[in-house]
Amino acid sequence: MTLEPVLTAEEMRAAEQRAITAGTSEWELLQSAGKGCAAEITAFANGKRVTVLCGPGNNGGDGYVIAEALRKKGVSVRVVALTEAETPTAAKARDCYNSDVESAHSDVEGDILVDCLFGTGLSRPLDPDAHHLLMRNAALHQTVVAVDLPSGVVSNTGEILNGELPKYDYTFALGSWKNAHFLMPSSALLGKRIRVGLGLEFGDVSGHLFGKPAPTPPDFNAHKYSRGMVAIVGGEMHGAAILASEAAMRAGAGYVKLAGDTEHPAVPADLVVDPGPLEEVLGDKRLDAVLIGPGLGRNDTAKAKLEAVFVSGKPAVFDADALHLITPAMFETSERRCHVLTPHEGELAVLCEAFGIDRNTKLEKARKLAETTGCVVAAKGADTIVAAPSAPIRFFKPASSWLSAAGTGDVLAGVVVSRMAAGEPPLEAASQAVWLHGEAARQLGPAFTAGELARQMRHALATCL
Ligand SMILES: NC(=O)C1=CN([C@@H]2O[C@H](COP(=O)(O)OP(=O)(O)OC[C@H]3O[C@@H](n4cnc5c(N)ncnc54)[C@H](OP(=O)(O)O)[C@@H]3O)[C@@H](O)[C@H]2O)[C@@H](O)CC1
Ligand SMILES: [K+]
Repeated sequence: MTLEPVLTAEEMRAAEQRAITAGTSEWELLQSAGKGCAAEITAFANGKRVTVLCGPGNNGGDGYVIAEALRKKGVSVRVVALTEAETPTAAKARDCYNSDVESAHSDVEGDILVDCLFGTGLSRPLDPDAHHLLMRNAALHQTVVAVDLPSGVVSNTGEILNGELPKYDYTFALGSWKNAHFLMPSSALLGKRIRVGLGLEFGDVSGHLFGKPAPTPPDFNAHKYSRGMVAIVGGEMHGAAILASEAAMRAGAGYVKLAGDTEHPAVPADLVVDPGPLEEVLGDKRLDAVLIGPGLGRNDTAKAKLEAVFVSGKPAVFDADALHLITPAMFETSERRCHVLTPHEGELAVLCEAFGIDRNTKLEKARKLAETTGCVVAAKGADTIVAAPSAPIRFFKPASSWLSAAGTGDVLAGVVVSRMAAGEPPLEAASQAVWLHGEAARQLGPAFTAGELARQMRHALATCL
């Protein structure tokens, strides 16, 4: 499993400061950043005309270094400056650019636009002149590149301050990934994400990009119980729990049991259905983890089943309807365990309301909910994140937009509980499940069903073994 740092703007500045204290100058960092970007641009700039838009800070400074490096390689470059360079390092880079700098009044036609107006130092929306400059010139170029971040995006939250921004073809993250590289709405703008390393040390950070997991295959002498036993609690609507079971059977657990009295024709022969009392199913000492929520319903029977899961003390995944029924009191009366909650945006809002959490962003809501409940929170969406108490937030590369289909959430919940039963701690189980879900979707291509996604899970798992 690989974890790459994902930083806030403050953490990035602190890392830069540590490097400066240790003897690397800001000028050297700017040179590495600019030359690193220029090397990436050179790969697709052959014979093309490049326009670099430079702002007043060090993001603009990167722009002058990029322009000079490209110019030296014989690439046709024009530089348009929004204003004078205002930091000493940007001003030095401006002085080292051995060609003309045009004023922001000129529209420039070209092939590749490099946006170096603002990066992590953006402190307010672009003023109308800067915004028009960016939008107009983006429309006049075929390829648009963001250096560090699209200008107008808030580094820590992914918020877009100006409503409309161009769609970028490439974004070069300088030194490290920032939150906005993986959070919506900015994540949808970025095009291909490329990290340009600057040799910085990061230490403890507030976020990680979760890469391909490395789950272990079953032991040589494994049996169905040692591989992990799952119970999936059925409810009013059978399809959702069956889908979750189909996914759980293909994500590592050795034994998946559907607890309920379903005789649905879609129940496969290899899924065990146990119509007995739920307390008995949950009381089985061999049972490793429980999923409740998909198709559960929200009536009194559903509430009683949810209470039974809490009372059982088994590690659990709470999804869908269960997230509407959970109350703080359930956590207080049951054994304190690290469970997993898998809310989408609406369910996250319901949980925050139930637990008295007042936060503005998805990231802060998920983090606070994890702290308050002691649970791992997989906050689903186009920018799924996983939060756990006292742990860095886990970010993920964006998954296929074809995942926006009914039932895919049930599949994810099934994979989480399967990974938990297979022995993964809740944070790892949730992170692996998000990754596997994205990989299965990638393999399937367009317009798959949730059932196909569930059945693809073993192929996604195979890529990690
Ligand atoms: N950290 C690192 O390790 C490295 C960082 N590097 C690069 O430096 C970038 C960060 O540089 P930075 O801090 O100078 O900020 P940047 O984004 O250029 O802008 C700040 C300036 O813009 C101004 N300003 C802000 N918003 C505005 C607005 N809407 N409209 C108008 N003005 C506005 C703001 O003024 P103020 O808010 O103070 O009024 C200030 O003058 C980073 O993204 C990366 O590209 C690499 O080169 C090397 C390694
Ligand atoms: K930029």
